[in-house]
Amino acid sequence: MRISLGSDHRGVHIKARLIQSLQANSFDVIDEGTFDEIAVDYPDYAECVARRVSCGEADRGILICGTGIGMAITANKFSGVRAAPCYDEVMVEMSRRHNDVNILCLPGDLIGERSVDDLVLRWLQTEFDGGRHSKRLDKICKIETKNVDSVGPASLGAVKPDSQATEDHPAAQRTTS
Ligand SMILES: O=C(CO)[C@H](O)[C@H](O)[C@H](O)COP(=O)(O)O
Repeated sequence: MRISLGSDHRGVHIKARLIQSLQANSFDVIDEGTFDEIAVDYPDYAECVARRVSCGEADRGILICGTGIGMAITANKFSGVRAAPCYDEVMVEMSRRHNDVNILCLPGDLIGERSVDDLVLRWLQTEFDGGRHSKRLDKICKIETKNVDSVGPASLGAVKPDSQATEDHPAAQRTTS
């Protein structure tokens, strides 16, 4: 698996450590920078990583800044990218199982260097559940396509719930009137 990594100045040490750990686990790694503690702008690095994932040059991306938020906002501008800030085991696992997140955004200011290796390995090793979640990701894709050329009224996105209770999701009981 090929992984593109980027960080701003707040994530540079965690990135360096993570790259070593990923290489030790035989992952193919692309380091997009930054490479020192001189202050930079996170969108520049989010763009590099998101482009790689969006065009298929990398299978996954990892972005690290202070909170992970700015990286996720930027990366999600790119087609096919599903980026999310995650800071613990549950977030990391669910981001894969339910959302098929392909760019993990880590908060360098909030997590210790040691736990990062475990979080990332867990994220890389957790599969997407598929099933009912695939339909939801398809809806995200449609929104992405619909929004390319149009900024329109809210009615464009009017909610038309179509899910019914199924074996796949028995809890989703809906009554239609
Ligand atoms: O997520 C971020 C932006 O949403 C990050 O936390 C950045 O690392 C942070 O904004 C950088 O701030 P700085 O004061 O320039 O170091």
